[in-house]
Amino acid sequence: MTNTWWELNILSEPDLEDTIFWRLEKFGCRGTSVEIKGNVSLVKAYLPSFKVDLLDLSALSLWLRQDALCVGLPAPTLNWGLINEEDWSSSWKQHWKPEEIGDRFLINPAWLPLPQSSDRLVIRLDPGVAFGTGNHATTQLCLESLEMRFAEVPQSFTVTKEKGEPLIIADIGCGSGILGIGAILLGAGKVYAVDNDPLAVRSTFSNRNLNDIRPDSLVPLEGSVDMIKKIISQPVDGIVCNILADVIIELMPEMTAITKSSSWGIFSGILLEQSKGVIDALEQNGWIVATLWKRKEWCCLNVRRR
Ligand SMILES: C[S@@+](CC[C@H](N)C(=O)[O-])C[C@H]1O[C@@H](n2cnc3c(N)ncnc32)[C@H](O)[C@@H]1O
Repeated sequence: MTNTWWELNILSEPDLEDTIFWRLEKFGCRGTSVEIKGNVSLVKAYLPSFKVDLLDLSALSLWLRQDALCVGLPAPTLNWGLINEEDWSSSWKQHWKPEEIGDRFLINPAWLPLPQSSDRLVIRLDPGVAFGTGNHATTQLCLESLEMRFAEVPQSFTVTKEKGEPLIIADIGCGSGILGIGAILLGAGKVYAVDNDPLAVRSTFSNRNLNDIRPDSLVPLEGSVDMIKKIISQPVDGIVCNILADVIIELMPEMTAITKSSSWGIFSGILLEQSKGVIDALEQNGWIVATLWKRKEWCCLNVRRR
């Protein structure tokens, strides 16, 4: 039997895009894309039909209206329809193009040829239904933060620590695996990538293969920080975590517990107005915020242990 999906079409003012993406992510949507049509944005998002019913979609419509009212913008219009899986993958894939991120990365959809020549680190991706195409500001901020983090010390120190051991990173909420793959390409020795969505873990596995990364370098696991805690024999050197603010706050004590006094962290998926709450939680758990980077309505915190 063919799997069916809800296709959601949301027409809104461009200024409302980020709020809509945030709401859709919270609602559990996947494979979001945006097109500008004249002076309106058309946001498309997809959800497996078994996950929500019509009542849930009506509630989503209400939330979208309330979100718009809160920021004084006209309410967006939401329409939905059922499509089958083949239609979903072909319609979504048409919108996704290669994209340069920061100074070092190029994200290349897996079904498109690789560039003839590029001095960038190419991440080949087929996220499937997982989040993490590189389109979203929160992912971009993480990749750029990783780039900066790895540029801070000579390459020989990033690949190997003082004792000649590989640099170990935890990617919490790995989605497509984009950040873990980026970290490996930049020189990390090992990445533990966890996600509580089994489809995201499957996507990280297949993207690891697409990028010819050794299985022992990028280790995808279903679950959350507790899974990493179970598997590691020593604390991690860095954490990258692009999940929503409330989840980051909730996971903070556990994330801190898998680090050591010299570890660093990159926390994204935080709306600007939520940054204070995350910074407070970080400070209470013994972290210092070094920089706060903003893009659109989002921010990313680059932190280190106190
Ligand atoms: C915004 S996506 C980030 C994906 C990718 N890392 C990126 O930067 O594009 C957040 C991911 O976190 C996962 N997630 C949400 N809550 C989680 C939790 N408590 N533990 C682990 N993963 C979680 C979601 O399933 C989703 O794949």
